[in-house]
Amino acid sequence: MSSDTSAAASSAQQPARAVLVGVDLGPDASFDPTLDELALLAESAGDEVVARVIARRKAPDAALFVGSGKADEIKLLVDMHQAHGVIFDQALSPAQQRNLERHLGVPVADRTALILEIFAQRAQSHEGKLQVELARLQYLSTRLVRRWSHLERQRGGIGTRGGPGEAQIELDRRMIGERIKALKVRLDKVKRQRGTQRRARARSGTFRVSLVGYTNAGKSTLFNALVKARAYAANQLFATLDTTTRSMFLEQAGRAVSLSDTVGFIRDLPHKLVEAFEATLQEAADADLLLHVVDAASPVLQEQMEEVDRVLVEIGAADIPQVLVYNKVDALPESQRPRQAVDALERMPGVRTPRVFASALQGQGLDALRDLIAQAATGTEPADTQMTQDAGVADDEAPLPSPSGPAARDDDDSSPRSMQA
Ligand SMILES: Nc1nc2c(ncn2[C@@H]2O[C@H](COP(=O)(O)OP(=O)(O)OP(=O)(O)O)[C@@H](O)[C@H]2O)c(=O)[nH]1
Ligand SMILES: [Mg+2]
Repeated sequence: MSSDTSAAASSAQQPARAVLVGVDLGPDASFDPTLDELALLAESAGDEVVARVIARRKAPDAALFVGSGKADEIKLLVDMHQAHGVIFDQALSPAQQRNLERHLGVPVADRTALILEIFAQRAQSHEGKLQVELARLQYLSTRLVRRWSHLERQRGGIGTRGGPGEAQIELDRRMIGERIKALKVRLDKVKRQRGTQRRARARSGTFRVSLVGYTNAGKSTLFNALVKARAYAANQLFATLDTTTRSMFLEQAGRAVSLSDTVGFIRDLPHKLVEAFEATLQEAADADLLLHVVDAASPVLQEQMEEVDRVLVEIGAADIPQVLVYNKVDALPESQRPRQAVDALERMPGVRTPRVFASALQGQGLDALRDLIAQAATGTEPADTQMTQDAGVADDEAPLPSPSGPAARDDDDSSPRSMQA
């Protein structure tokens, strides 16, 4: 970070130059060798990625996370690009972060800090802001209190006193502890209010549908297409933070259902963040039907789906019926595009999950999706004829998605064709 913090702070629009670091800790650890997701996170936070560094180790170094040779290499890149900071793809201990900052001479953030920063930038509603503040304070309370912004670009708040003394840190810690308590009380109240609203909706018999999925899968785009609304959709991670609910009339069912757009999930989502966002996530947990939106064109589709499933378990939503929406089929190479709109997967023994191939952007598969929602809302079973709808996305000769292809899962129990039998 340049020593001229006032200049950096006064031009909040100007991106901070960041060096990204990922450490490959062997086959068991979840590791993204491209660092693409971290780069997208950094860009979503307003940073400019100037270099990416990959290190390989059996275990993280206790002091620096990377070896000292690698740390020197990172320092060289920081100097060369005049970077403002370094962002690690993995969680750093407070001590590692401190040591690295001393070694590199610039602020060092980890993935969690980066995600928290994005959430802080995005929070719009009162509730969203409370949730973000709670998550940040919980993260900060375990570290030396030194900054708010992940790359120290903001001024004010607790963060920017240069090198606080131990007494100051103690004071900050105590204040933070009290603030956390106060926030939890206020969020509890929000939670109770939401609970009351939900019970009222449940009494009114409204069938509740919730969009869930990995961040950037296209939930908001699909939400907009389905309810003809204009929720904020963008090629950013965590574009949506607040839950939006709209009523959607289904001709097929002759009734309206409520549809909610929710915050996206991400790999290694800090547990504390999930906890802080409980009130928002509860909306998904109380739904009658989940539309699990996946980016069918993502090379890491499988991992993303598993991550979403993990969070659903964590918030107690694992047993809610799901429809898988394989979105962005328009972005698949011609040869991998599915030929029909709907099939079903046996994701758990004995449970067939309907799957819709869709393009929220181009409006494909939406009718099939509405049909499935209507069936769920009226408690009717999908008829075989409805399972063979033409997706209109590929000609008859196009091959079906292969189990190894991006639009299929390994546990795909049947080829989509068998549904037509
Ligand atoms: N090619 C293609 N792009 C899509 C489609 N649906 C959404 N996108 C793009 O994917 C990006 C993310 O879309 P969003 O709707 O914001 O995704 P989201 O899941 O709401 O993301 P978060 O709110 O950030 O979690 C945007 O750039 C969309 O234009 C689709 O069907 N095809
Ligand atoms: Mg969104």
